[in-house]
Parts: sequence; C-alpha cells; structure tokens
Amino acid sequence: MQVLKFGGSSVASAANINRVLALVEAAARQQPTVVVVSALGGVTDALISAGRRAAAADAGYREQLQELEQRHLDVVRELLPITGQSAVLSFVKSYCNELERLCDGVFALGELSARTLDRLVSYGELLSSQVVAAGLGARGTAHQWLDSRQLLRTDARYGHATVDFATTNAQIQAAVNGAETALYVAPGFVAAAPDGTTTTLGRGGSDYTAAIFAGALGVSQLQIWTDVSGMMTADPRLVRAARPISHISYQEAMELSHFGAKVLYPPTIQPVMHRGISLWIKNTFAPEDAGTLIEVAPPANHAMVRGISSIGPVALLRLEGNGMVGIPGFSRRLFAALAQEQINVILITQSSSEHSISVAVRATDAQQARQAADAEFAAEISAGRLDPLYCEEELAIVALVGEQMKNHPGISGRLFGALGQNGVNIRAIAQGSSEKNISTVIRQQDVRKAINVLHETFFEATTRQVNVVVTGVGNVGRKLLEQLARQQPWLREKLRLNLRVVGLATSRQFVLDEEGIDLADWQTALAAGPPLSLKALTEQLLALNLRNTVFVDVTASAEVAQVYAELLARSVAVVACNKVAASSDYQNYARLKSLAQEFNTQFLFETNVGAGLPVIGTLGDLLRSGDEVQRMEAVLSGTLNFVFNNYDGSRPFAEVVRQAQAEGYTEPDPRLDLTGVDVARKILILAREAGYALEMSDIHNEAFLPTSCLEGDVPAFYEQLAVHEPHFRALYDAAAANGEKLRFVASFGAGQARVGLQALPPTHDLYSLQGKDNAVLFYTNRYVEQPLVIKGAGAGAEVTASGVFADVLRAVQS
Ligand SMILES: NC(=O)C1=CN([C@@H]2O[C@H](COP(=O)(O)OP(=O)(O)OC[C@H]3O[C@@H](n4cnc5c(N)ncnc54)[C@H](O)[C@@H]3O)[C@@H](O)[C@H]2O)C=CC1
Ligand SMILES: N[C@@H](CC=O)C(=O)O
Repeated sequence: MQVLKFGGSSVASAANINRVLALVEAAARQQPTVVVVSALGGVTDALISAGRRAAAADAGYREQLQELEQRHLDVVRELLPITGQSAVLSFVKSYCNELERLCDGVFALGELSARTLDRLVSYGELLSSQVVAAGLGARGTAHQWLDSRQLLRTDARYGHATVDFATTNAQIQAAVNGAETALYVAPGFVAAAPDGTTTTLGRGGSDYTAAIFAGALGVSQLQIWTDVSGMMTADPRLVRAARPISHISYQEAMELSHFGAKVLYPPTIQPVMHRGISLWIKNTFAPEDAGTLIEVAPPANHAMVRGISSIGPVALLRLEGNGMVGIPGFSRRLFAALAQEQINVILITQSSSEHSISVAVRATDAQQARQAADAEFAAEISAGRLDPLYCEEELAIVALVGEQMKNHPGISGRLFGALGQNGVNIRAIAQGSSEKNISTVIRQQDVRKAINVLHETFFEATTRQVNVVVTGVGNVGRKLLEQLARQQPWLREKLRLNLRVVGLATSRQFVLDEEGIDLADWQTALAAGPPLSLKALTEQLLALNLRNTVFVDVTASAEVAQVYAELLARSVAVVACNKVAASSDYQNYARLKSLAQEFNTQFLFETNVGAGLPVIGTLGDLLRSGDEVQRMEAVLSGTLNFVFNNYDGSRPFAEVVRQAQAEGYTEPDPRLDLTGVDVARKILILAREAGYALEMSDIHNEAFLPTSCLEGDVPAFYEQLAVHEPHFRALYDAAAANGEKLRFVASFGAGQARVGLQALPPTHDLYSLQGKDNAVLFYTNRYVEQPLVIKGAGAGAEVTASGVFADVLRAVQS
C-alpha cells in the first residue's frame, strides 16, 4: 500500500490533471494506492477571499464564485470526453450552488465564522478530488472516491482542528482495508468534528491528510508530488547552482522547512515520521527526476551541511539593560508577552553576560512585538533598569542545516570566514546543542550574496565565482583583459575559480553587467555603456552586492583612487596598479590599509613598484618573518633605465624618451618619469611598506631635468627636451668618459629616502641593468653584506598586467 499526494499546482489545469492520472495509474499498477488531492492551484485563496468579501458586504464575491465555477467546468470539459461530462458538470454546478448559498448567507449576516470558513474552503478539495476521480473513471481505471470528512475525525477547533488519531486511524483502516478496490481518491485538508460539521487541518493540510492516511495504513511510502524536484540545497531562485538533495533525514528536512524551504510543513509529517515511513518528494512535471527521499536514517555521505535555508524579512528585537543581569524571569516575561499577542519567535539568542536577549520575529509582527514588550517592562524601563525594546528591521535569517555537522569542528569557522570576507555582517547567531542548525541574522539585502557564498563554500567544491571590475583599459588594462580571457579556462580547471569581468571603465564610459562581460568582445559592451560617472559606477557596483568582488584600478587617476575607501568598507577588494593612493598622504595610505583589515578584504598594489616584479610581496615576507630593513638601493624606473641604456648621443634624447613612451614604459604623462616623481613615489611606497611613515615631501629628489621642460604640456615638454639636448649629451659624456653608466637611483636608509641621477662604475650592483630593467637591493638584518636582489623588467604592459593579475588572484585566494 502507498499514499500519493498531489498539490495544487499538479492539478491546476486539465493538462496537469492528465499527467497526474497517468502517474496514478502507473503507481496503482504496482500496489494498492491512496491518492490525496489538494484544491486546484489558487482556489483556496479565492474561496477565502470570496468569503471575506461577502462578510464585508462586497457583492464582488459573486463574480469570484462564478469564475471559480467556470474554471472547474472548463477543466471538466477539457479533461473528460463529451459523453462522460454531463454528470460531472452537474455535480460541479451543484457544489458551486451550495457555495453560493453559503456566501449569500455570509453576505446577509455580515459575518464569517471560523466554522463557516472551514465549510467554504472545503469545497476546493471536494471539487478537485471529484474531478480527478472522474478523470480516472473516464479512462476506465477502477477507483473509489473516499470522503475524508467521514474518515478524519477532529475536534471542533475550526481552522486548525486537532486530529483524534484513534478514531481516525480506525475509520481509515476500515474504509480502505475492507474494500476491494486497489485505488482510492480522497480530498486533502478536510475532516469533520464529532458532530459531523466540516473542519480543516490548517496550513499544509493536504500533506497532513496524506500523512494521516499513510500512518493509519502503515504504508511503505508516502509520495508528495509537487512542482519542484524535491528539496534543494538552497533556494533556486537565489542560487543558480542549487541542486536537489537526494536523501535527507526527517530532522534535517524539518530544519530546512522551518527555514523557508517551502516544500514541506513540518507538523504535517509527524504521522509518517513517527512510524518510520519514508517520504518521497517528486515533481509531477519531471517525474523522471530523482526527487528527495526523506527517511529516518538516510545513507551517510560526506556532506556535513545538507542545505542552506533563508527566511525573511525578519526583525530582531533586543531587550537590554543592567536590570536583567542575574535576575530570573525576564525571558519568561518577554516570551509570555509575545505569546499573548500570538507572535511567533523564530530565533532566540542571549549572551552569557545576560545583559541582553535578542529574538527574531517576522517583520510584520515587529511593531506589535515592540509594543507588547514595552508594555510588559514599562516599570523597569521607566526606572531606567531596562532600555525600551530595540527593534532592527530589514533583516533575514540564513541557516546551515545538517545532522552531520554535529561534532565536526570548523563548520561555523568556515561560515563566519566566508561571510566576513564578503562584508556580510552577522547581527545575531543561534546554534542549538544538537548542532543541526547554525542560524545567522544578516541584512535582508545581503541574503543573495550570503547564500551564494555559503553554497560555494559548502557545496561547490568545483568553482568559486570571482567578480572583477577593471577601471582603465589603456595600455596595461587591455593587456590585463587579454590575459584574463586567455586564462579563464585554466583558472576554472586548476584553481576552481570562475573569474568574470563584471565591469569596465575608461575616462569616458563604463559598463556593469552582473552576468559577466564577454571578454572576446568587451569593446562592444563598453561602447554601449553610459558616460563615466565614478559615483554611479561605485553605487551600482555596491548595489549589485556580488560576492568575491575585486575592483582593479589600471588608471593613473586621483579621482579613481578616491573611491577605494568606500569599496573597501563594503569588503570589495581593491587592486591598484595606479600609484596615486599608496603614495598619497600617509594618513590616507594607512586608512586604506586599515579599512582592508577591518572589513576583511585586501588592498593590494604590488605593481606600484617594479611592475610585475615581486618587490612589495618580498618585502612583506621579510618583515613578517621578523627581518628588518636597514637600507634599500634601487633602480625603479623602467623608463629612465631604458632611456639611459639607449641614449649615447647618436639619437636625440627626446627621441629615446618617445620610444620609451611608444613601447608602453612611461606613465600616461611621461613627465612623471622624467622628473623622478614616479621613482620618488615608488621609494616612498617601499619605505612605508617597510614601516616608515614618510610623506612625499620627505623624499629628496635631485632632478636632472631643466625646469623649462615642465613649463607646458606634453608636446611642449618634448620640444624642450630637444632644446636641452646638449644638457643630456653632457651628462652622458661625463659618465662615459669615466667608464660609468647613468642610473636614476632611489635609496633609503636610516629613515631617509632620496632619488637622483648617478653615474655608476662597473663595480656597482646597479651598473649592468639591461633595457627597461629594475633592480631592488634589500640590505636587512639577515642580508647584511650581500643584499637580497630582485631584478627584471620593471615596466611594460604585459609584465605589469601579469602583476595585476597575480594581485587579483591573491585578493580572492587570501
Ligand atoms: N606601463 C607600465 O609599465 C606600468 C604602469 N603602471 C601604472 O598603470 C596605470 C595605467 O597605465 P597605462 O595603462 O599605461 O595608462 P593608459 O593611459 O594607457 O590607460 C589609462 C586608462 O585609464 C582610463 N582612465 C583615466 N582616467 C580615468 C578615470 N577618471 N576613470 C576611469 N578611467 C580612467 C583611461 O581612459 C585609460 O583607459 C598607471 O597608473 C601606471 O602608473 C604601473 C606599473 C607599470
Ligand atoms: N612608468 C613606470 C612604469 C612602472 O611603474 C616606469 O617607467 O617604471
């Protein structure tokens, strides 16, 4: 024997009912079957609404009832052959006439009692089950329609009656076991009080009916057929990667159902759970899908977390004050006051200091709850021993559920880590000692991000989504996009990162697309974007609230550097190729670093010094391992090294500088390189990273450029370089005469930093640098005589982009 229950969506139309009939017939061929049917989708709500309108003297209920009648008649006409329709059509009409008389009475009296409402709504299931039974009859399938009102005995608490199981079980057993038929159809939801008046079973009523039949008959299995393929690991409307749960325990299923996985209503499954009957959730519209099998003891697997649930909006109420500490009875009074108002408490938390108790309630109950608590504690509040109830709204609860979480350390750590790294602040936490459920209260607007992050953390061993915004798609930015596009498959396969570019900006336009921009044709997406507004870009990016987000600045813009703080404070990682922020005033530099720390994110700028060379990272490693920098000596300008390696007077100095710019080594404004400002910024950043609070004004810069070179714009600068060709030639000749090379050297020691042009002899460590190379010499407590040397290409789009890329990966993998 088995029981199958079909929900409202499964019987919402003739086409759907035909599916149901085929499934029922297939099931009944296997073993005797009881089919429990809900009302056609939407009918119960329509009946309640009609009743309420009638009670409110709104004659519109008649039209509503006519629509309901028409809907059922249409279903019958479509479902049954013409020859078999008339009896069923007149039956539907007679039920609908009864309904109309009932509502007319309600209209006349202006009153809708719970008893009348039960009677009214019972027609939904009575009609649907008769229609399904007629459908089976029309297909020649033998069956018997059972009137659940004659089998399910309840008390007279109309609306949510309590079942008298002794009588009910006996009546069901007599009706089913005594008959010869192998297939029964019964209306769900409806029952009867001892005096025979119709009652209903409350929320989840048809599931409950099915479970009562299953329990009474001791069946092997109860199947609940619905419109989803079972319980999912998370709400599929919020998490695309959510997947069905194949096996789950009753305990877990109930935890998930409590928290929004609306497939089941826990109280309804008690009759089967207590008898160890398995419950199979199946999809009427995809019967081939495995569905979810709920059992007392499902097979063990490696999943500690079975599902993630969410419920919202909720409000968090906090009762707080010194007057509570050590005095029994406060929580009892709070809960009694809420219970008095029929307010359901969803989550409770109290710290061990006993200084406050927080409870979460549905947002719609918040104000009533606040008033009830304030009234209850009015005396303590006016005496200053308690604060008025504090109510925080627009919150939600996200919970991890899984029986195997018990005794497995580290799960809450991963939960908090994953949320923290994504800027999701946890307002309250609850975990019972059964360890089946860890609940967090978070902002409603963070729910999508939080569930996705947790789903990735606990279910998707395969990939993690990373969302990158690239601001500045010039020389370096374009190369970065090329590298990202080329590397995407590798990142997915090897690092399990689904790295998507969700935003792009230039000084003219920007585009944001949470679905990810096609890197094969990003120019088209960008061209279609609105004019650049950094405010709009940041606001829209923050509003998207995507997980694992990295903002990459590949501009040289001071305005772009100003948005970092807002982003970091929302846990968006910032990767800056732009040197403006790290070389701005010390206070800003330090604030950005501490914001990153405070909001559990990253502010990385490795390419600020030495482009793709691992300079800042190496310095950090030295310091973190306890070393101390004594001195640094470095060539930090790719441009200047290129220029002095290539200038020998045979070509004009200006032409060599132009070549450096054309090859992509200079700053967007090459005067920054030639004046030594770019190098000064770099040594400043290194000194700061080494622990010294220097300002740009502390860097002594021995500029070699004649001042007239800086008096106009960039074309004027090049003109002046040509005018001063003899000056550059003289510098070169003087060095060459001594067998020396010109190097623009940055040095730091004893808290002092300086940059300037030097003629270095062949014996000097920085003499033999090729092309656009940079070199950094670290003299530390451990590297005393021979410095730690980092050397290599110090400029160029390709190497710089690769350094930015590495920072992006560091930001999301840290
Ligand atoms: N070229 C190199 O070897 C290295 C460059 N860098 C840094 O990389 C950055 C970019 O350099 P390039 O790509 O050569 O510059 P670029 O001039 O070729 O590109 C700059 C990009 O930034 C955009 N941009 C400018 N102002 C903007 C604003 N306010 N909002 C949005 N976008 C804006 C421009 O439209 C352009 O797309 C600079 O900060 C530079 O210091 C760092 C290390 C090495
Ligand atoms: N313009 C810079 C590029 C890297 O920061 C340089 O020439 O070194």
